[in-house]
Amino acid sequence: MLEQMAAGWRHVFKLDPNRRLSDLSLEKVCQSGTDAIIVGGTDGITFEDIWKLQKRLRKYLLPCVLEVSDINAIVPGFDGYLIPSVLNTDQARWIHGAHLKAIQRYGCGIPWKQLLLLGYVILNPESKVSRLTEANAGLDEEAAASYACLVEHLFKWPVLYVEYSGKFGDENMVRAIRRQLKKTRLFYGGGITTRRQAETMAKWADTVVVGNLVYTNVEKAVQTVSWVKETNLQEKG
Ligand SMILES: CC(C)=CCC/C(C)=C/CC/C(C)=C/CC/C(C)=C/CC/C(C)=C/CC/C(C)=C/CC/C(C)=C/COP(=O)(O)OP(=O)(O)O
Ligand SMILES: O=P(O)(O)OC[C@@H](O)CO
Ligand SMILES: [Mg+2]
Repeated sequence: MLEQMAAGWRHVFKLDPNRRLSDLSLEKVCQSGTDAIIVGGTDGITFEDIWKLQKRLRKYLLPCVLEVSDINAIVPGFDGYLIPSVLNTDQARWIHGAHLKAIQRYGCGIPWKQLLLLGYVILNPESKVSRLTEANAGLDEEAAASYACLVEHLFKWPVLYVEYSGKFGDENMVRAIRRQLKKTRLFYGGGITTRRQAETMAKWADTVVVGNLVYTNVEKAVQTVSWVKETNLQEKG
């Protein structure tokens, strides 16, 4: 089951099929000691690009999952599929609408045990994902904590993903969210480029996601693995 697999992830890299990465950089990323590779992005995502990246990733033993952002770009053969649902938007399409369409299209062909639902709280209003989903990204700590409470106690979803895509986040916000969570796993992603940033978010997030740094400075990206893994996670609840 993907949920059990993800329970062991402390650090993951998110690779964007719409961006170029040399074979050498890919090798460094896959041999870095990270726990898994997420393939995903928001724009220019095509079936063909995902398929090509999947083929290149196959020679490594690392778990590889696809984060689905487009119904026309779901490539078979991944170890699992992450299904985002954006909580802080009023657009039903990004909460459950696209999901219903996918269910209508794939029906009983969906390998349910290989799916993991991610409840997204998007907090960088400048990010592409925020613009795409028309997220209400200007939350204060109290509002952010309410989303966490909703996910933990009412929805009982497996994962809450705090998404600052492209920008390093506010530690106080992440801590406020974390305080509400006991069973729900917390993913943090956004703007990690330094040791201090990696350690800060690794204190509060069960899983730390590193994306852009792979493309701007792969040597540093590889270092984030030990920066995260050597940091003690604060107790939950
Ligand atoms: C045979 C076979 C494999 C069958 C398929 C079975 C299967 C896996 C079915 C899926 C069923 C299902 C329920 C699918 C959901 C479909 C769907 C399109 C849902 C909508 C998802 C969603 C809310 C998308 C909005 C955007 C979003 C939140 C994307 C997540 C990734 C993200 C935040 C990327 C940001 O990346 P970043 O790199 O920072 O940004 P840029 O790319 O812009 O730089
Ligand atoms: O690309 P960065 O800013 O590292 O963010 C990682 C991930 O949360 C993007 O979905
Ligand atoms: Mg990207």
